[in-house]
Amino acid sequence: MGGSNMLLSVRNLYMWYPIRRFLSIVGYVKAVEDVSFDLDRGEILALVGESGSGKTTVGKVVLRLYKPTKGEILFEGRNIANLDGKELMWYRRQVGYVQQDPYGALPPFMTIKRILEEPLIIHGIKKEERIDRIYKALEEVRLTPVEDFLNKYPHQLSGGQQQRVVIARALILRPKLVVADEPVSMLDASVRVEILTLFRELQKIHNLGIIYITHDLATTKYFSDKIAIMYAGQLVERAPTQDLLKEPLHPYTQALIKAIPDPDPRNRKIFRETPAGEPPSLINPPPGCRFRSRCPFAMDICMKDPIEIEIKKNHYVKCWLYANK
Ligand SMILES: Nc1ncnc2c1ncn2[C@@H]1O[C@H](COP(=O)(O)OP(=O)(O)OP(=O)(O)O)[C@@H](O)[C@H]1O
Repeated sequence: MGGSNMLLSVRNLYMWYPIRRFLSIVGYVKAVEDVSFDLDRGEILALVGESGSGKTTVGKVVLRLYKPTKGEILFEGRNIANLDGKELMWYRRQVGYVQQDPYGALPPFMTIKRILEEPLIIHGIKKEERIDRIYKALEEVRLTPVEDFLNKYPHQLSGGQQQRVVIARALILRPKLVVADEPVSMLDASVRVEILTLFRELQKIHNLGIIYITHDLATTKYFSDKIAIMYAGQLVERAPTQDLLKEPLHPYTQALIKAIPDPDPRNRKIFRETPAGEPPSLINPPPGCRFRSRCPFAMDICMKDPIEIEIKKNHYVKCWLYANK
């Protein structure tokens, strides 16, 4: 077991979505299989992978918007995987969610005041305290003077301002953990850094644990303490950010790092190779390493499921290349 600083420990998590035809289940999308990671208080974990690799599913299961098929989610040492009723309500107060698309995340017919008041009402915060909290939340995300924003509707704000409201709403119940799913990917490049910097500041002030879901490895350097790489529903590598970026071990991670655009014009002619092919279907994923059909180092043994190995302190990889090290 981790020390008292451990906020979240996800262990052997599985999430299968049933495929229904008429009234029967005819199969499953095995979106997440055997995923394990830890997060300390005040720490940011970047969950990185390409579209469809299962990142959002992990986030939604951790938030307990979905009940996992199997596995444990220890929050402050307590397994929340199967909570329901009042206990689930208690847990929902401990966690916040910043969705990908601020336009879709905010109800269009509610004012900003009403949007921020909603979670406070649901969780029984008294009326006198509510307006005070709304003011503080808007000040924190620098939507000031607050009076100018309270009675506006989402469509009257810019994309960046809308995402500030989404962040204010996620933090208004003072959660300990926030899942931020591609929080800046829908915004203009000029606003992205601004929003990530603000988020980082708030994270430090409130000692928040954050799961930062992204397909963009380039931003993790500035916005994460550690990284977990997902491929086709599984984690293939996890390590402190500097270690992973400096010494990527899994061939998939190596390919992702090679694909990061390089701002140095001297390197513009370097060919950025990404492995050909596509991830396997998650309905019937093949046994063994799921990356093997695209891997330049594939061997016969890759037909067997690789085991996660700790290569050096806190640097884990799931790949047969490292099995005897
Ligand atoms: N509600 C659902 N029912 C059935 N299958 C789903 C559901 N939600 C996601 N999936 C499937 O689960 C797999 C993982 O999807 P998920 O959205 O978690 O991936 P992702 O890495 O977050 O991708 P993206 O970056 O595109 O959001 C995909 O094959 C997806 O089609």
